[in-house]
Parts: sequence; structure tokens; C-alpha cells
Amino acid sequence: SQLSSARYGKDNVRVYKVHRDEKTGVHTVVEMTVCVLLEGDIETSYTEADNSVVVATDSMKNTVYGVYPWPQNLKQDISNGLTKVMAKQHPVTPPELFASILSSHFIETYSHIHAAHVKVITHRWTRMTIDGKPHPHSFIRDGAETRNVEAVARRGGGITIHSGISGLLVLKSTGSAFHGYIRNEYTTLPEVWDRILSTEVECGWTWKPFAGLSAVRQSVPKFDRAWQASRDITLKTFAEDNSASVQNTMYKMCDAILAAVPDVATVDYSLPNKHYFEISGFPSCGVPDRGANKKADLSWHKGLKNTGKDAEVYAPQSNPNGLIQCTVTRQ
Ligand SMILES: O=c1[nH]c(=O)c2nn[nH]c2[nH]1
Repeated sequence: SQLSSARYGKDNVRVYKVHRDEKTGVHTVVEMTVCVLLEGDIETSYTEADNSVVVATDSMKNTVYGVYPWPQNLKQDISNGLTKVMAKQHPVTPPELFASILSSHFIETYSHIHAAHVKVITHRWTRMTIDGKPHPHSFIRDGAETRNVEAVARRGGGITIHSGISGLLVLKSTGSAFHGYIRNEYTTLPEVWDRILSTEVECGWTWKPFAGLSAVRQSVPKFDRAWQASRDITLKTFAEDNSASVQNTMYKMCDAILAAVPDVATVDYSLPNKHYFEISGFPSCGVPDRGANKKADLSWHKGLKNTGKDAEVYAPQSNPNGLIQCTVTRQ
């Protein structure tokens, strides 16, 4: 046997950081979940039980928090002017900068490490509005939506960054159609000109590569703007597009983000189609009975009309779901 690839590290490192503005008393909080994975000359730790090449994953966790296990290292690092990777001593926003600082640190500190992959998931803590005013130190978790960043620092290869959004659950009650698709002996889905569309947005944008940490620092003002633009474009396109399909609507989102964010090279989406079916007689197999049993809708109950334009009550489907994916690049 031979080792064909390897990377290891610490996942689910949960970090919370508060900034206290002494003058205004306003607190700002950030909560993240970080994953660090390293690649390099580490084969012998797998093949020969040689731990001399292992940066302990516990040390990686300490590095994320910024607690050096050996104080002298800190003095040494300071004398070397090393980039000290510390949530305590470094900005943790924008996440693209924090992920780049963290990944660069591992390349700078361990000569046998050739690539450092750092994923930073930022959770929502939205400032509360109380009596019409932003509260100085109270926040609400308004959704499972996260802002995500994956930075990879490579020895001699600069830094690549992929930013994104996950868990943004949306629904529209009309403005979506799906017809004109292939019909054959496997097709039971009726064409529809007015349907509910719901999805949980997973999207991302890959930045043009950065030469190194200083190039990332110079781009810092662009990261928050790109996230806000991508989120706004996603919601606006979802709401306003008279959607012919998930495919076409997501392509329009990608196209608009590429137009709005010049430093982004590609945009990608992965959208589940979370179906809401009209109530009809579902045979035990769960496949909607669209043909045989016309009485299968609610009309069996006092002639209730609940299909087509009269439909108001639907059955949200947990599974199966459509899954539509794409990556769009500049021409
Ligand atoms: O938007 C849609 N795209 C599809 O490919 C599909 N297939 N069934 N329903 C669908 N809706």
C-alpha cells in the first residue's frame, strides 16, 4: 500500500469574540466555528508511526484561540516579528482575513507544511432593536444561515479564498413555473405555470488568487461588500424572477454577482428544490396520484376545491427533493 493523499487537523473549534467600545459602551460579538487541515511532509506519521512530523491538532486549536502553550515561543515569535495567529490578538473579521492570517501562520511556522486549509463558519448574532433603537449588547440568532470562508495558503503559492452563504431558507408562494420538460413513459409530473418555490441557499464565490497575506489585507474592504452584494442579489433575484426553473434562476444569480464583484472569478450554487405538493390521494408509495383517482384531492370532503387556482392547502415534502447545482465563470 501507499499513501495517496493526507491532510489532518482540528475541526469544530468554536470561537466567540466580543469587542467592547470603551467610549460608547457598545459591544460587538462574533461567533465562528473553525476547521484547520494541514498538508505537507507528514506521510511518515501515517506509514511509520513517526509523530515527529505531527503538529498536534490540540496545538492547532490553541493557535486559533491564540494561546501559545510555551511562553518562550511567544517571545521568540515577537522577536521574529512572526504573524501571531490569535483570535485574541488579531481581527476575526472579515472572516476572509482571519482565515488567511490563520492559514498563513501554519506555512510560516512549520517548514514541512505545504498547505493549510482553514474554514471559518460565522454564525448570525444580529443586534436586537429594542423600542426602535439598536441595543448596545443584546443579539438574536435570526436563522441558521451562516457566512462561510475557506482559505488555503500554499507554500510558494499564495492564498486562494472561497467565500459563501449557507442555510438561507427562502420561499415564494408564486412567481415560479416549470413546464416544457421531457415527457415520456417515466413522466407523471404535471406541468405547472404557478407553483410554490422554496430552497435553502448554499452558494459561494471564488476570489481571483491572492499573492499572499498582504494582498488579502489590501482587499479587506471588498469582502464584506461582496458578501452583502451576493446575499442581496440572491434574495432580489429569487423574489423578482418569474422563474422558469431553479436552473435558470440560479444562473441569473451567478451572472449578477459576477457583474457586481469584479474580483470574483467564479460563482457556484447548490439549491435543493424543497417541494410543496397539492393535496391529493397519495398511494402508500407516496407518489402523488395524478391520474387514476380524480377524487383523490379534497373534493371527497363536501366537494372542497383545493387544486390548481383554488389550491390553498399544500403538503410540504421533506423528501425526496430536487438538487440543482452550477458553477458560472466569466467569459
Ligand atoms: O426547477 C425545477 N427544475 C427541475 O429540473 C425539476 N424537475 N422537477 N421539478 C423541477 N423543477
